[in-house]
Amino acid sequence: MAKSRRLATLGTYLRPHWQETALGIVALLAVNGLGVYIPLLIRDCVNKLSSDFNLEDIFNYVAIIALLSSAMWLIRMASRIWLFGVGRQVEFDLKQNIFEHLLTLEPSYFATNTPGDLISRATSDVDNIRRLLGFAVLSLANTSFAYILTLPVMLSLSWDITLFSLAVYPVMFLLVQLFSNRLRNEQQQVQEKLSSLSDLIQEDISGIGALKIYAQEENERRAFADKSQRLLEANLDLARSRNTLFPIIGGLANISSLIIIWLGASRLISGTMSAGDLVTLLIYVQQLVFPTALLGFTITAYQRGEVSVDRIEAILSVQPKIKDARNTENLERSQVKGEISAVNLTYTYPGANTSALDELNFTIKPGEIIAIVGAIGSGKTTLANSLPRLLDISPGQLFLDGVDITKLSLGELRGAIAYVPQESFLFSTTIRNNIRYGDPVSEEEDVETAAKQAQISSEIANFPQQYETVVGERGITLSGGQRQRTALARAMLVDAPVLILDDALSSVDNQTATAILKNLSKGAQRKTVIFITHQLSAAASADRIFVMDKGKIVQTGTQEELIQQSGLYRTLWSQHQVEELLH
Ligand SMILES: Nc1ncnc2c1ncn2[C@@H]1O[C@H](COP(=O)(O)OP(=O)(O)OP(=O)(O)O)[C@@H](O)[C@H]1O
Repeated sequence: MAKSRRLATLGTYLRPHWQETALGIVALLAVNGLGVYIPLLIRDCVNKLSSDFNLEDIFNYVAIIALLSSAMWLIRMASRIWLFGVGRQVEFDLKQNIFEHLLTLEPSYFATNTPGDLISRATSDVDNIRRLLGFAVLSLANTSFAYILTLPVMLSLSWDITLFSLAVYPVMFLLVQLFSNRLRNEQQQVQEKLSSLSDLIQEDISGIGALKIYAQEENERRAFADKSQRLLEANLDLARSRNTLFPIIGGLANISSLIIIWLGASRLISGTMSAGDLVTLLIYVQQLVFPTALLGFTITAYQRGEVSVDRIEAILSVQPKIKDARNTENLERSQVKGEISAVNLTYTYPGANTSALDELNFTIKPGEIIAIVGAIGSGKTTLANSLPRLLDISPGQLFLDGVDITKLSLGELRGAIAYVPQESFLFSTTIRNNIRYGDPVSEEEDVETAAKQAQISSEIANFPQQYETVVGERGITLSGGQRQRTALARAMLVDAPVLILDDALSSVDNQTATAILKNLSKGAQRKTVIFITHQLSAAASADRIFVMDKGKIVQTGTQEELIQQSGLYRTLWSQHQVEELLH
């Protein structure tokens, strides 16, 4: 991104908080104004001391200086609260924007962008921008005001002493910048070593069974000691740099004070400079130490922030490919009958040479149960994903109740379809919350009915806290079949007119799978069901079976019709019967 655009982007981050930013900057102006004025009062006080000493005058000076210093301290505190607060606000806004934006993107985006990378952008990059807009704005404004207001007064007191004494400050600035790069690299090294050590701990704890069985304790202990040693070295390097830099800054500041004393003393003796002027110059020179040093850190914070702006904008500028059409057609969920048809449905994954779906044509009647069978990689999941538009399907190819799915709003389309994917994902919460994920306010009895339909209710009754049992990473571990039926119950609860099961009963025995399918075909409110499966005996109970091969539907018909025909289905069925015999 060009520098000017990057600055404009930073400006857009700040815009909603311009009032606090402005207040913070004005406060810094006031602080620096007082920072120039208070030493002038001290100068008058010192000059008075050496001429006509009057205790009452001195007391007045001390009182005013104490008052102004307290005001300065309070205003500085307010400026920090405002400006650092702006950094925190921007951090909050960015995290929210990134998360909301990610939710609009299609699953294919997440196949190429790993969670680790996205998390690092949403945390450390956002953190860099927080520092840039909080700390960097503060120190840039502070340094500018400090120099703009102090320098003319110092020059008016003595231009040559000022120039000589400040001659070491550019060295201080360059040194801080140099060290700040070094500190940044060392900080990064510490971070890397720490995450490598954490990965080892995490892997060893997750794989504790394998570790014990293969008696690898000694090797793992050595690996841990090695990584721990590297972390220690990185931490020591960082501590060394930190502890070298700050004394050097102090030393340089003292050199400039010495220059003032050395040059000023002779003028004091000759009477060409007052003691007050000398003291004031000494105070000013000390006051400029921090702004100068901070400027060095600011430049590094800016460089780091620049890279982070690019990395964050790279996420925010991705336009969702799958989104609502400009003029969507209405299809009330309660009115959906569940007819699905495809006209020359073709889909090719980006970068693939062959089509995963190759000119499919079919019509599925409302309430029909269709089993889709076929070899591995024949396009079954691709077909399942195309219906709720998890893939970017071209217009005019797929229709729900005769309406082109690309003309429907995504909310209405997906609301009409319940989908149980191959990998059933459970959240780390209670089994009840997992089942009602699609309808979080559903009644208790609806959750239980859905569990019954999915043939999981009797097992839930045996869980330690029944429906309140926490499952997932922080709870009990469910078997593959239990996970699948919990995910099925989740889909049953939303009561959508179309239900897609993508190999969703593979860990469930054939009898239970057939019982679930039979359940689905009962009742007046029959759903249209697309049942993708490798379990041919369960598929046999479907109204019709679609047989897929290399992205095409090569056969359709009932079980009876298909076993009469020569073709792929008969081959698959014979294999299936041999497997059944062998079991
Ligand atoms: N994200 C992707 N990018 C590129 N190619 C893909 C992607 N997903 C699937 N494919 C390819 O598309 C083809 C169809 O895959 P699909 O997952 O639809 O098959 P399937 O019939 O569901 O297989 P299985 O029975 O193993 O689930 C395969 O050749 C697969 O390698």
